[in-house]
Amino acid sequence: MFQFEQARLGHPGQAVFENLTLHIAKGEHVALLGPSGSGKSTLLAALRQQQADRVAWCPQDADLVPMLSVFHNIYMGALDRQHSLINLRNLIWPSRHQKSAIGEIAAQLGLAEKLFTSVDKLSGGQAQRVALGRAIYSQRQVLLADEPVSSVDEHQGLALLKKILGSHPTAVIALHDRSLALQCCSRVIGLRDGVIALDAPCDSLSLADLDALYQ
Ligand SMILES: Nc1ncnc2c1ncn2[C@@H]1O[C@H](COP(=O)(O)OP(=O)(O)OP(=O)(O)O)[C@@H](O)[C@H]1O
Repeated sequence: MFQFEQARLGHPGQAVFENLTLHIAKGEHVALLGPSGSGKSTLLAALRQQQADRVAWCPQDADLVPMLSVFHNIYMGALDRQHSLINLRNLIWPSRHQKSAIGEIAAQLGLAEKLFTSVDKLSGGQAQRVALGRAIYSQRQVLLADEPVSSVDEHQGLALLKKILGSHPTAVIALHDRSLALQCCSRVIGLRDGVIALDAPCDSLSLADLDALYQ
């Protein structure tokens, strides 16, 4: 599904990965771990470029439109499924069907009461859940998410991650919480200073193995 062979990845004027070889197969749920600045977001962006049409994208800043409601922000996950005139109509006068489909996702994420509240009136954790709702509604095969549950408590984070992984057969998720990574994913890729310092199935790893990445 994703493949890099001795790739050089980074930003204009700054290479983050000088020589990256990495394969990610369909059906894998990968946790990307590593200290701040190790290259997780850079790698996610490069993965997105490889499969732009198949990816549900959940960036760190959630990328929501603050003045628009939860309903509208979730709806925008699937603009490409309809003609733009139908989208325009649904955004102005949501149909009963759209309200029900998106309302159901919002309810699963604990946002039923906020369906027509604008995102700028939500907490950070609620906004993160809207971004996850948009990813679920997009019905894309692959989820790429950057710290998607960093603003919710650990218990809620576990439930949300399980839900979102349940709706995406393949996923790569940058996480800071090592315990969540081991509980929810099938493989850990650990980054350190732009190289892969660890790449192993979750069931072969302990929290102590992951701690070593940060020392
Ligand atoms: N837009 C940019 N232009 C230039 N350099 C960048 C840009 N974004 C990130 N970098 C640099 O690339 C390196 C990797 O950053 P990246 O954001 O991928 O790390 P990260 O592991 O996701 O960090 P964090 O956990 O803090 O989000 C860092 O040295 C950072 O300063």
